[in-house]
Amino acid sequence: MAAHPYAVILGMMGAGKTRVGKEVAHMLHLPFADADAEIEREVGMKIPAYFEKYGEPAFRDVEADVIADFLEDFDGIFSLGGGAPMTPSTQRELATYIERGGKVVYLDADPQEAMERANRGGGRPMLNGDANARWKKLYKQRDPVFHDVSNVHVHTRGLTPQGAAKKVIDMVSQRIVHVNGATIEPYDVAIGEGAMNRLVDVLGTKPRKIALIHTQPVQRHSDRVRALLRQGGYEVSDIVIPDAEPGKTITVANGIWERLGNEGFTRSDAVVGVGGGAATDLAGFVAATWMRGIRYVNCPTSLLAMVDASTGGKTGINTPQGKNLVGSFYTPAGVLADMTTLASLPNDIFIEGLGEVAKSGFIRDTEILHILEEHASELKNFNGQTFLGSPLEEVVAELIERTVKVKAYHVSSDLKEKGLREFLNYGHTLGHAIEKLEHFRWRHGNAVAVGMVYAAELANIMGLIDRDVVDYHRSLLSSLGLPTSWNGGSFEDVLALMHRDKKARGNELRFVVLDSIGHVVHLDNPSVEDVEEAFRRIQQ
Ligand SMILES: NC(=O)c1ccc[n+]([C@@H]2O[C@H](COP(=O)([O-])OP(=O)(O)OC[C@H]3O[C@@H](n4cnc5c(N)ncnc54)[C@H](O)[C@@H]3O)[C@@H](O)[C@H]2O)c1
Ligand SMILES: O=C(O)C(=O)C[C@@H](O)[C@H](O)[C@H](O)COP(=O)(O)O
Repeated sequence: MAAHPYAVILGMMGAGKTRVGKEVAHMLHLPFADADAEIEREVGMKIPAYFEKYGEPAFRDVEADVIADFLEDFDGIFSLGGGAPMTPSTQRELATYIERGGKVVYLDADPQEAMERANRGGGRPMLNGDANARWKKLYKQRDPVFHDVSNVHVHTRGLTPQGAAKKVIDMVSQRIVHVNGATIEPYDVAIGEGAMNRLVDVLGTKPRKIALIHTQPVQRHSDRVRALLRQGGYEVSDIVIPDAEPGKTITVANGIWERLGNEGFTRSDAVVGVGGGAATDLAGFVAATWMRGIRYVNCPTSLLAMVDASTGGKTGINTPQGKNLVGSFYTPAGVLADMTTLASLPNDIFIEGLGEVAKSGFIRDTEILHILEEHASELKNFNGQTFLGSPLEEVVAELIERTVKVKAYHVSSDLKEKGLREFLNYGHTLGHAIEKLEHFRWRHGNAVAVGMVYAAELANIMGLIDRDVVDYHRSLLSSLGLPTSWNGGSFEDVLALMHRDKKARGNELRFVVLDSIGHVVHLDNPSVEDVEEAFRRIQQ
């Protein structure tokens, strides 16, 4: 169940908390409450008069009580007075509300505009005397606290109240998956419309230069990212790489290293990758290797990159010998899965992404499989042009969140793939071989789909799962428009490539197989006869 209130808004005097808060409430058909108005109702007098008569400490006590009551009972948009978050008991109440899933929005307006608005309004006891000097002093004290007590940060510079309200709504409705673990710096994956608006906050103030790495088909999305970066005051180097797998090569990486060197990129600078999984793999690889590692943020624009490639820190390039053979485990500072980018995604590339979504269902979260079954036909007919705002968008957001959680679960305790993380490779042993033998004309997610059917056949041969589970793989994947068979190469070629899989040890093959739906195990060194029999079963 979602936490209530729906959202709490805080910010400086004049930031527009009441104006924007009312607009948000109006757009969402929710009630709006303003803490100051509620206090005036409670004490039966105007705030300046109460201040005058009883002083600030008494006012803060009443304010904290009113806020605590509203955080308990109110189910709408609740805006706080500018100084309210400075009270320790209110800070604790807000922290508890966030723990319950609540959204505390710091409405961060342009200081000059907010100051002028605050002065125009009058009737503000905290601005008595030299109002501008008082406002600036309070800003210095309050801004760091506002950052600490909020979990959604919305810059409103240059926006109308309606524009700011839309931005608040987008950011509050985004889903956040926290990725953490003993060996990684924690980071968040933000999923939803407008997630890219978080970019400047995630990059922080240290970088001066940003290498914006993207492919040509996502130019319109990288244009938006470039605008956000420039507004944030960064110097942007726009780097266009070849599309898809041709971008994941040492030649491309070397070209970027040369540019970073020539353009004076230092350790405190950063990389932003925008595009499908190939672009984010390459961008991460450049970030991991430049000066032995600089900060990077991924902005995935394909379903597959959102659910899998952009998260988890596997970065890399292909070599003539195989897929992802060179790379490193290097975690991003954040992942911004902005669902508005899916509006331009072609149907076949969306469907391919469902391959990795289904994988996460098969290996762990079986609810994913139920959602896929229930919405198979709408998913198969995905159309970017009608997607945003449609009921399917919520379904896809749910699938992305669940799949990212499966990934986060495996990555958190085994970043460097010593064991548990290998389960994310379900379907990949054959899948990567198919991609290579097809000269990367087969899409990754399609190859993984066939690879999962292959792994299911192998598990069936080994007596681990019944035939109906194998059949379920075929029926679910084909209902989504994914391939379930392949006949493009010889067993000898496939076997040679599977021996180069990163899970292989010495001359022994290692597969990931199911022993029931939602539960995976390792299968070490099966006989060549069994491996071949499973291969025969996936050929048409
Ligand atoms: N690092 C990991 O953990 C991991 C996980 C899974 C896959 N991968 C890698 O990811 C790659 C596959 O990713 P992919 O399926 O995104 O393929 P891709 O990167 O090749 O992108 C597919 C195509 O879609 C285009 N595209 C992407 N977003 C678009 C958008 N919003 N609008 C229009 N066109 C868009 C791309 O430019 C490209 O032409 C493979 O290289 C795979 O090995 C990595
Ligand atoms: O994150 C992982 O670990 C995975 O295995 C996820 C896979 O879906 C992904 O395709 C990954 O790129 C495969 O990595 P590789 O190590 O087998 O090249």
